Amino acid sequence: QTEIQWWHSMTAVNNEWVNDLAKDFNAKQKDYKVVPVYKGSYDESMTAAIAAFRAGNAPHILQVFEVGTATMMASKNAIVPVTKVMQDAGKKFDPAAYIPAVASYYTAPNGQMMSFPFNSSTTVFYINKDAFEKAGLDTNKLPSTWPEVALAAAKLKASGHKCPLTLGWQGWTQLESFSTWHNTLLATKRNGLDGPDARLVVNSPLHVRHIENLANMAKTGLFVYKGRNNTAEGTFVSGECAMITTSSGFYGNVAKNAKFKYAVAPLPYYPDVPGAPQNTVIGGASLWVMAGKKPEEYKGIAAFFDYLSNPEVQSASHKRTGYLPVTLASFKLTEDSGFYKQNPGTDTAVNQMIRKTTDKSRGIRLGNYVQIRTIEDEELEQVWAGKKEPKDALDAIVKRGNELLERFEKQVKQRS
Ligand SMILES: O=P(O)(O)OC[C@H](O)CO
Repeated sequence: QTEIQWWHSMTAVNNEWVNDLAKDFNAKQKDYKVVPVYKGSYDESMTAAIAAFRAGNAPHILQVFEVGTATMMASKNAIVPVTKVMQDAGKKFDPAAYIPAVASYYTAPNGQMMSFPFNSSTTVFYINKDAFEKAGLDTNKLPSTWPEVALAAAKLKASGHKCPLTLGWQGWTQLESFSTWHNTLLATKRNGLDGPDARLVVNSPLHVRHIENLANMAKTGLFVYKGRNNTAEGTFVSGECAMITTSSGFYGNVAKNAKFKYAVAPLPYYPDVPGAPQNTVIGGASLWVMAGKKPEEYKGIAAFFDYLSNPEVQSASHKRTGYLPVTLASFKLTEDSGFYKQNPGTDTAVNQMIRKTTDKSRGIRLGNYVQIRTIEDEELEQVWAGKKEPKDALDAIVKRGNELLERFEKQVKQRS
């Protein structure tokens, strides 16, 4: 039996899901054994895999968050494009089967799909309806704009709620998805899709206005910062924070563990911004195949991806986790099953993603973005702590981030 090592970053209910997928695949055939290994958070597992690759013991499959896409695409020697893996094994793989926003995100400029779309997500807004009722808020008319969110937060606070609003993945939800949702560029060159010479423009008047708004909410206790990445999610499930913007992939955790009525709603927006709301941006992760493995192992990887491509498997995953139904067939299957009708709000992520995109909203692909995310975290934390003005923090993100983008551009040029 050939073993396939699969490094991932899924915790809690999503960890159980990943283990179940491997178990099911392993039970269905005898030639290959997929071994899922939790390797820490998304940035930790990526760093670990790069180090392991250099030492000659990389895993076969690596789950990489969307932030690492440009870096992985540029690491040509370390990876094998998924289209090649499937073709070599004689397995059917049709990029056109995928939701266009998903396929285009993981497709290189030469048209080749580089990684296998797995747990694609997008940014949504979770609301604790019990807390809303307690505060005298109408749960049939949930806040859809940022001014409405601030008003609801004030009522929640007045009702004694200590954390009306918090944020998950602040760089992703409040800068990246915020930008595409408002049809506003985060970076030049169509947010980097046109090449590695893109530069950040995330200090526009709209971005400044939004971070100022959140800074004021932090000052008045309407927004409470709860940490980087998805740390804040636990404070929603426990009931401590009443509203959170975070990944659609948080749904499984909420559905299983929240002891209150909740809603999954679209990301808030500013209604006076022309073109808003547009579409949100992809998050979550895809599966990258590492280079330097044996032919039999690549066959096993292809067999596993073939199993994961089954619309039934994809639809079940989508229903269980809140990650997107990555193919059109699995979306249709989920719709036909009546799931969206039975679970209102679960179609929010899909609806935000399947809209026609624009040159400003199609996607984001920036090199060294893992490090840039850390810069975003550092600068925004200064704002929430009242130590830096929003405009200064956004200017600093642009300046420090662009230094990393320049370095990435040079590396790409040197390699080609
Ligand atoms: O929580 P996930 O897996 O949807 O990931 C969230 C973001 O994509 C991180 O960049």
